[in-house]
Formats: sequence, C-alpha cells, structure tokens
Amino acid sequence: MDSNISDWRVRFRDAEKALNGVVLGQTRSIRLLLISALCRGHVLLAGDVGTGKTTLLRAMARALGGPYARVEGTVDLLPTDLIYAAHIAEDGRPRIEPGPVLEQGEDLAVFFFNEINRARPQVHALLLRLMAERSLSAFRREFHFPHLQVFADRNQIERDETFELPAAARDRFLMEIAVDAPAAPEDRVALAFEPRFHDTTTLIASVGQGMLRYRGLNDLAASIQSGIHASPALQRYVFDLCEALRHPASADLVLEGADAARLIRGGISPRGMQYLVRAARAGAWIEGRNAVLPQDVRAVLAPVMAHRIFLAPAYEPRRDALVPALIDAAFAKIPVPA
Ligand SMILES: Nc1ncnc2c1ncn2[C@@H]1O[C@H](COP(=O)(O)OP(=O)(O)OP(=O)(O)O)[C@@H](O)[C@H]1O
Repeated sequence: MDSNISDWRVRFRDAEKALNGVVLGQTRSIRLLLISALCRGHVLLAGDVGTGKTTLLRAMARALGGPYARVEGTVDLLPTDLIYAAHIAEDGRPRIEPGPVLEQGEDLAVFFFNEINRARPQVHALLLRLMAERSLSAFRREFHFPHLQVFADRNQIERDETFELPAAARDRFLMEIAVDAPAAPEDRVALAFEPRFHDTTTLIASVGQGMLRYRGLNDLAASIQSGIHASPALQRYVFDLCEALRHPASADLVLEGADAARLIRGGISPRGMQYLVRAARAGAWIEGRNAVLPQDVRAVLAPVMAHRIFLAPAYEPRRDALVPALIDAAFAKIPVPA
C-alpha cells in the first residue's frame, strides 16, 4: 500500500465523526456506508419513514464530494427520463436536455435514487446496467462513470403502487442497510427539540464537502483489496459460513418454525461472497489492521448477504424473521478461528 494510506485513514475517521455529528443514532449505518465507499459498492437503505435515510445519504454524498444527481422514484417515471428531458424552448423549437444521469457528465460521483421501489421494472433494468457496468448508451455513444456509486432508499411501510426490485438488481447492491429510528431516548428527544435537526440542508452543511476525495477512492480500494491479508483459517471460516447459509440442513442448523432442508431457494452467489470479502477487508482497514479477523466478517455479513438469500415461497412472507435467525444460527454453529 502507498505511503498516503495513513492520511486516508485519518480522512475516513474524520468523515465518520462528522457524519455521526449530523445523523444521530446511526453509528452502524454510517460505518457500513464508509465501508461501501471503500469497496466502490452501491447501497440500498431500507427502513421506516422519516428515520433519516435521505439525510444520511445526502451527508455521505457531501463527504464524498463530486457531482451528485438525484431522482425521485414514481410510478410514471420512464427509463428515458433518467437520460434526457424534452421540452419546447422559448423560440418554439423542441429541445433535448440531458437527464439526471447525464447532466453532470461522466465525473458523476453519486446517483441518489429516492424511493426506488416506486419506480417500474423498466427503470430498474436501466439502473441495473448502470450499477453493473458503470456505463450507459445514449445519443449513439457510450458514457462511462468510473467514480459512480448508486445510493438508493426505500421505505418499508408503503406497499401500494410499489415494485419489488428483481433479484438480479438486488444482487448488484453491495449492501442493503436497515435504518431504524435511533434507539437512545436522548437522541430521539434531540431530534425533536433541537432546531438544527429540522433543516436538513443546513444540518449537512457541517460535513466538509469532499473530505473523502471521491477521485482517489478507486485506487485506495484496489490497494486495500490487495494489501489486507486473509489467513487460510479465515478463508475457511468465510466459506463455511456461506455454505451453512446455502445448505442450512447439511450444516445442522436448527431454526424454530422452519424446515432447514426446505428453507432456501437460492442466493449466496459467488458475487455475494466476493462482496463479503471486499467489505470485511475494508472494515479491517478502517480499524487500522492489515489482516481480516472473524469479527470483520460478522460485522458485514447481514447487510451484504441477507438480501441475496432467496427463501422457498412458503417461507418468503416470514423472511424478516427467518433470514436474521438463519444468520444467527450460522454464527452460533460455525467455529470461529482463533
Ligand atoms: N437520525 C437522524 N439524525 C438526524 N436527523 C434526522 C434523523 N432522523 C430523522 N432526522 C430528521 O428528520 C427529518 C426526516 O428525515 P429524512 O428525510 O432523512 O428521513 P427519511 O428516512 O429519508 O424519510 P422518507 O422515508 O420519508 O424519505 C429530517 O429533517 C432529518 O434531518
């Protein structure tokens, strides 16, 4: 790793402190977002309404710096709305302007998709290509977005007129992070009574613009992935955990109210395992270590893997309880290497 690596770590720690100063009670989500930036991965935040998801993503986009575009998911949004907008100009002639994905040019650093589950599958398909390839075809040419991170949010309350993301699109997200209201009563009281939490734009202005220098992150990510060591015992631990999630009955996992042999339909793809290892390495780096420990894997396993586990149809309605129970059972069963 290059000599600037300790400067980078200071920058990440400062950003973490700044983000925790403006978004209360979300320490874990903030750490996970920073890990996602270090992995160059896309993130979906899911949770109740008004828990600070938009505030957190806007604050993170500010810390990253760089061009930022945002779109609101609605049922009538078309894929082409992301690419261009047509209107009649003052001279009465039709004009085509670039849409949100293109208006900032190829330096686009953050594309924020608000309420992604309100958009239709055709829009999800376009987003899937953008996430997977960081490129787009429009106006008879290819656009490339080497620094792009997609942030999306979804509220879990609304079910009417919403469209579940297809499995392939969900698999492209490095993490799906659950954001609940802050647990500590003092944080909830502060959010209600301190006026600074009522105005998001002013609130996030205290996060230094560009403190994470988005243009340097691809190189930093590559050095972390090649420089952070994973011992053979750790590799075995990751493999055994993933196998237990794929084949819970073979790993002798016992789950209350579910037949372990029939629970799983699919998921835990090789891409999922790659993402798990990337995230664990990034977490170890933030902690100042040069080797991955089991705790680094455990800290990211649920946000990286839970949305990639597909249950048999009979169990899908209970996934909110069953998937965490499955992950806990795997943690309890698979021996942690010394
Ligand atoms: N944990 C938090 N820290 C700081 N501000 C918060 C927090 N939770 C909520 N707020 C404040 O509450 C308001 C609503 O937050 P925000 O819009 O970020 O929620 P949301 O989860 O994106 O909501 P929705 O799902 O409806 O889009 C904002 O003014 C925001 O500053």
